[in-house]
Amino acid sequence: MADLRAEKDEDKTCSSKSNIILECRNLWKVFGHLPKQLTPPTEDKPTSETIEDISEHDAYPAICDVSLDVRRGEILIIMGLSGSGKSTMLRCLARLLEPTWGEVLYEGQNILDLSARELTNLRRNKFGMVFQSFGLMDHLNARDNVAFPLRVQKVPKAERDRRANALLDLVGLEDRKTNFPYELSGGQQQRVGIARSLIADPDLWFLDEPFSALDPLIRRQMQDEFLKLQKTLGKTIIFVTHDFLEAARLGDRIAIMREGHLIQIGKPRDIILRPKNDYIREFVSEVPTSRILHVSDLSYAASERIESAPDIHETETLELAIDLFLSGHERLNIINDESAFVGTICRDDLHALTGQNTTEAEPDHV
Ligand SMILES: Nc1ncnc2c1ncn2[C@@H]1O[C@H](COP(=O)(O)OP(=O)(O)OP(=O)(O)O)[C@@H](O)[C@H]1O
Repeated sequence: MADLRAEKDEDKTCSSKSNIILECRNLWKVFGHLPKQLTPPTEDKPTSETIEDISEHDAYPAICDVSLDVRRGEILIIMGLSGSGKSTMLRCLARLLEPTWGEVLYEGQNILDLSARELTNLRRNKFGMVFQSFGLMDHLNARDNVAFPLRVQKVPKAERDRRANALLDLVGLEDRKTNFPYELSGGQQQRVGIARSLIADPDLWFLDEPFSALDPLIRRQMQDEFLKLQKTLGKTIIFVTHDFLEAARLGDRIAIMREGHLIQIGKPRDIILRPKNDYIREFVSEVPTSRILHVSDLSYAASERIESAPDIHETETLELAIDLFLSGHERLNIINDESAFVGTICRDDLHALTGQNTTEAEPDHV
């Protein structure tokens, strides 16, 4: 009988020092009035005590002692419920907000030590940012909006137009280059914002709920395009969302926050298979696991290949396996990258795991 692989799928992504582009250590952001005598936790004073001390004053700890690293080339998702501290975290990592305590290291250097000028240079040359509100300039057309960061850098017009045109092509706005923001749909405006954030060829791309203002269909299209774009450009991305399905579709790893604390960080499937506590279990309980888990997430007894059964690749989602069962197959042969047979699954196995009915055909639409 198939079962979820308990110990499988340990995070194999290399997390050696050289592979880390950004890291934060013991990061805090306290809003409000924080008396000077209040200090960060020490060995003698735990985090919980510090939070109690802060709460006694007219102050609010939005980020509490968070440490994490971001690996070169990955999409790291920060998620959590409304008010959990996602945007504050992202802004502290880009130093758009000044953290209260802790360190933020970009390529090993603490960016909290940088002067205003050094910080501006870093943001201009290494960081790209996209926020929920598109933030376009109404009096500039799409091309000039995209080219604007280069204008600030005094790049000659021909060069900046060439680069803006190329990016507008990349985000699928080749025929909208001279349109003004009010002539563009929400999705198109967001693409202009995305193109603009890429014009300086950033190393690190910060995105705060970039698709949340879009309706579900456009949002899905934008996610697909975003993944294609990421494949082409290979950027390191920190992406905020409160939608787990979006996080699981886009993210290599997900960091889940609650009330300013980082509760769990890991691959989407790890979080579903091994939630760290009841909060995370509850958090992912509504997630359609069959769309996220793969056939390889099942452990199956080695058995004989069944000639009459169809093959399914181990990297396919369980959703496809369910479709095959719904179309009448009793068993499926699992194959690997070399097309070698590795085991079989039957419909009862999946039913037990996902709770989805795999025996009845779906009713026809009327
Ligand atoms: N400038 C501020 N002053 C005081 N409190 C703030 C400030 N900005 C944010 N907060 C508080 O910090 C907490 C975290 O806010 P944040 O915007 O980071 O949450 P979020 O997870 O991004 O929420 P959402 O999904 O609703 O955007 C919230 O309780 C918020 O009220």
